[in-house]
Amino acid sequence: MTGPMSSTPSPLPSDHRASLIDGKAFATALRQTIRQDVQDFRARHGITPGLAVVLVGNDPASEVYVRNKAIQTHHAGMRSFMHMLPESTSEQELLNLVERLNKDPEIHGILVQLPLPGGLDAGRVTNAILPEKDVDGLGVVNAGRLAVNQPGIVPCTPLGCLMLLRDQLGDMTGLHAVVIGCSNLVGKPLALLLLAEGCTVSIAHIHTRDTAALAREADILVVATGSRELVRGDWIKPGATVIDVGITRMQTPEGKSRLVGDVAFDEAVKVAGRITPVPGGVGPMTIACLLNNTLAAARMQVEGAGA
Ligand SMILES: Nc1nc(=O)c2c([nH]1)NC[C@@H]1CN(c3ccc(C(=O)N[C@@H](CCC(=O)O)C(=O)O)cc3)C=[N+]21
Repeated sequence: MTGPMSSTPSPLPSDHRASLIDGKAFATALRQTIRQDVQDFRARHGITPGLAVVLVGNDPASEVYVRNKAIQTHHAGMRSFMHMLPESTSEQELLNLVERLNKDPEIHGILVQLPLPGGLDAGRVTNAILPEKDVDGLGVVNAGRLAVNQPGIVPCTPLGCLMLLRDQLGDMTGLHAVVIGCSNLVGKPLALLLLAEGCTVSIAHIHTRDTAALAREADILVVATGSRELVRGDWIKPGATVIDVGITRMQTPEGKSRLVGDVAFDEAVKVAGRITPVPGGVGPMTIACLLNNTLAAARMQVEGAGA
């Protein structure tokens, strides 16, 4: 074989530009809907949904995210409870806090910001959260429910990606979706969601032999590796829908900071049919879906299963 595109000329005009999937606008609209639903919920039950966010240590990036989550939680009309713990916190202290939050009737959702400092077992802490308050959907109960198509709490980033794809494509039955990256946080749950949509799903990971060739088969290409600009223009089937989950902060030569994704955007935009930008794509959807999950958790706890 010669180069990937040498034998089949692209069917796209030379000045083709993918349309941008505006996650920021979608998230803003979703947060508006949630805000209204929160008001209705309060009117019916006299209860305000509450979200507890736990941050251990002082990673500056995590502090920004956590503060952002608190602000948006307030904007949506929900209560936010922040717990900032020192780096030196022991696993037992953290588990004790989770236990208190589990029992607190004012708190409907609990999120422990990841990654945790060394020495703290993220799995153990995540699984200590009651499944009905696990708004990240990362505990084994919610992960298992997703795997067997039972209703449960779906992790925020995969849910955000799914909402964008449904909005863009509608029925996805029979489409080939390729997910690059297979973390428990994003890749794996998203592959399960796409499977439930009727997609033929391939998952590429660190041991995959020819990820570029697999990617070129994708009608839907989702990239969640944390490896910046991994996916080049010639990895993309012309007209494909590309969802870029990666987000890496970079310094420009001028000393300014810039966010880049896992997809080489300037190349991809010439080939893809639609693509999420970074920033303004999946990131804002993640926080909106956290609010969505918190309201859903409150409904479930107050109104009962199936709410
Ligand atoms: N338990 C847990 N749950 C998480 O959901 C979780 C976590 N831990 N740890 C860290 C990651 C990261 N994350 C992001 C959320 C929003 C944006 C976001 O809004 N990004 C904006 C840009 C923000 C900026 O300018 O820095 C955008 O893409 O447009 C990004 C990343 C959630 N995370």
